Parts: sequence; structure tokens; C-alpha cells
Amino acid sequence: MPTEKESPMDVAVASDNEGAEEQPPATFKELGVIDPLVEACDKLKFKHATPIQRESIPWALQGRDIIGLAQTGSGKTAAFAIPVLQALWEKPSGLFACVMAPTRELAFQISETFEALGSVIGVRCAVIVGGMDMVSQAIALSKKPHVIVCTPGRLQDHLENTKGFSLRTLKYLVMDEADRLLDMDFGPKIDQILKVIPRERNTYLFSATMTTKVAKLQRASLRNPVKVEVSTKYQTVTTLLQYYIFFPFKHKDCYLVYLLNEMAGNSVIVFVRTCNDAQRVALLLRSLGFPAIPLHGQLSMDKRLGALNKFKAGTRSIMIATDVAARGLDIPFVDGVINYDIPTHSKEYIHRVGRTARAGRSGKSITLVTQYDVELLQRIEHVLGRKLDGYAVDKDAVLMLQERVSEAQRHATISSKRQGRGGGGRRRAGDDADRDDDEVQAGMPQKKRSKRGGRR
Ligand SMILES: Nc1ncnc2c1ncn2[C@@H]1O[C@H](COP(=O)(O)OP(=O)(O)OP(=O)(O)O)[C@@H](O)[C@H]1O
Repeated sequence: MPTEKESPMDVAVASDNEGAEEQPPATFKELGVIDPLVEACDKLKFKHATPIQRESIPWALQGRDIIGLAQTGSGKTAAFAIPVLQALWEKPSGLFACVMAPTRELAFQISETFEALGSVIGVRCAVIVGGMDMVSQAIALSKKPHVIVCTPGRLQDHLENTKGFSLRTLKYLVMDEADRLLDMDFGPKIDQILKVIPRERNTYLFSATMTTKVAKLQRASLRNPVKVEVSTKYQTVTTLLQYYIFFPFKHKDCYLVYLLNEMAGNSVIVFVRTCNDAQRVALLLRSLGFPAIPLHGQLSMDKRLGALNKFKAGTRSIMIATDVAARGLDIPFVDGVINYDIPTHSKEYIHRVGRTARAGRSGKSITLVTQYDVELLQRIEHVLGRKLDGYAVDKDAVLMLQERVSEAQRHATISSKRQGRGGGGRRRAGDDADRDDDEVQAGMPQKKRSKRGGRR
């Protein structure tokens, strides 16, 4: 919560993060949710509201703007979807709500939640994201959806180029992963979009990590907002076990293979820093017989969705992803997260490890730390407010993998080069860059990386 000094904005605090978790469970009906939506919650097996839902829904139903902060996997999507749908039910009108998300995959997922909760009231949703056909999106927009779920770049594109499309009737604006949307990359686009949205509207900002920078919050033009916090700024869930392993950089691939052998049969997301790393590590693992699939921003949208679906369906149990998959994705059965490359922003650590241990389930995260990453680990521990535990490793067993892994590295390098020549590494075009964390997270200057002796 911003101190008064930090925040000249009028932000009321609705809950203290310690008490909120301990209160007795509430039903959706008790929170003032209308019967058709209570029924929809029942169908989804939501018996009680989660703490963020319990704390924020009553305020939202009173018509207040909300800044909602709660851990990953704690039900924030329904916390903003339910009040929007209730308002739509009570006073239906044309294009009613716009939900923005930083990645395309997340936009699809949010739309699915709106449809699942809102089918009983006949909600119509359209997903407007980059990397997909503009014309079919324009047709979807012409069919007058109630809710559009979008990434900012593509929304702006339609505002400028799609005849007859405007946000003039909008009553609700939601920013999911709001701190990310309000940051430097997206900020200017958001500013442009906000210029053409009525000021008479409700605005909800939700995330597991929230900026306290007033200038950024002001970007969202909130009116008399209530800040609902059920976690501190950088809190992870208690069902998540977090470890690190420290070893020399040259053994990185061996450690990854060792861990994946240990976790055989589990669903694991391995986070890497760049698109190239995702390709290379996936190839390396595939040549060692692991069912690995890459997900990153240089794949076509079809391939991105295809990779995600294969992982969700369990036909590939290991997903090698850049930070394009760090935020919001809700895949309930993910058993573990491995940070092959330690995240350069501590905030992103919180989101990455939050892909496991969701909705009360347990999960494990392991962060690989080499001699070059110690400072980043310390920063993460500082924001978490605690030290991570060391993960017990049989070092001899790791080193025994050396020969096979070296062979697989050679295969991966050759295949990578072939794919490169075949045009596999498609370049992003204009609006395709809705989420460019691959580059943002690449953070480390090229020069520094080559000093490290080059890993390929
Ligand atoms: N009241 C509820 N009871 C049981 N399960 C719920 C409830 N509300 C939401 N869930 C489930 O919890 C899971 C996580 O929800 P959601 O994806 O909204 O989390 P989140 O807080 O937005 O996480 P992140 O910060 O990672 O985006 C989903 O599978 C959702 O269906």
C-alpha cells in the first residue's frame, strides 16, 4: 500500500493483508452476487469465494474502482469478471467491458473465464490479439460483443483502422497484470487507448505484483479507487516449495537434465531468457528423449497456441518458455517450475513460480544459479523477504550425464542452424509485438554474455 507520502492519489485501503486470509469463507450469494452467476460459480465448483474475491467483489458491486493485489493462482480473474458480468446483467448495453492483458495466451484464457461464468446470462466475448487475422477480428467486433479481451497493441490497431469500431459505450475497463500493462513498454499505448474511452467508467487493476508508483497508477485514471490487498507486494503462496541450486555455469545443461530425470512423469515449465534459448533447450531435451515443447514470442500464433494446448493436454509434459508464459497462465496440474535462466526482474520471479501451486495445490520451483547469477538471487531473496532453500543434488550423478548431454548439445546446435536457414526463426512484424518480454527480459547486454565464454 502506498504511504501517504508516496501517493497523492485518493486510494482507500479495504483490507489488511494479514487479516484477509484468516476470515471465515463466504459464499458468492453472501457477497451480493446474483443467482445466475452464483449458479455459474457452482457449475465451476467454486463453493466459496477466495480471499481476493471475498474482499473485492462487495466493493466492486458498490460501483467502486478497484486495485486488487493477491498471490498468483488465487482467483483474481473471477474477482473482476463477476462484478463486470453482474453489471452487464443489470444494465445491458452495447460494447460494455474491455479487459486488457499483456499476452495473447492470457487474453484467450480470460475470455474463457468470462464465457464460463457468463454463459448463463448470454455474454458475447471477442478476443482481439496480435498475430491473428485483422479482418476476422473486425467481423467479430461488428457482431457487437459485450466484452472484448485484448492485448493493447492490437486494440489500438483496430481503434485506428477498423471502420465503425469505437469504445464510446464502454462502462468497464479491466487491466489484468496491471503493473506490466502500466510499465514502459505498454504505457504509451495504454495512454492512447485511454484517450478514447469514456471517463465515466469503472476501472479495475489486478495483479500479483503491483506498482506503488503514483505516476503509473495515474496512467489508469482511476476514480476514488479502493485498494484490496490480500497479500504483500511480493508474496508467494505457502503451498509452493522454492529451491535453488548453485553450480558452475558450464554444467548448466547437465543440471537441467538431471532435474528433469528426477521429475520424470511430472508436468514442468522451464523458463529461459530468450527465444533462441527456448528453441535450443527444447531441441537439446528432445534429442535426449524428453517430451519438450518450446513456447516463445517468435513462434507464429498458431504454434504458440498449439504448444500450449499440447502441454495442457499432457502430450508434452515439459514446456520450455520465455517470459511470454510467466504471467497469468492457469494450468492447474503444473507440478514444477525450473528457472533455467534466473529472471532478471524479481517481480517476474514471483509470476514464473506462480505457474505452479495454484488454487491451493502444492508445487515446487527450482532456480538454477551459476557464478554469474548470485546477485540476482540475492535480489529475489530480498524482495521475497527470505532465503531460498538449497536443493539436494547428487553431484556425481549430474557429472555422469556430461557425455550424453555434450552429444545432445551438438545435435541441438546443428538442428538450430538448419531451422535458422529454413526460416524457422520468424521475425515479428509490427503489431505482432504485443508482448516482447523476450527482449525485455534479455536484459543482459550482449557483450557481457559473450564474456561468459558463450554457451553454445
Ligand atoms: N472461488 C473459487 N473456488 C475454487 N477455485 C477457484 C475459485 N476462483 C477461482 N478458482 C480457480 O483458481 C484458479 C486460479 O485462478 P486465476 O487464474 O484467476 O488466478 P490469478 O489470481 O489470476 O493468478 P495469476 O496471478 O497467476 O494470474 C483457476 O483455475 C480458477 O478456476
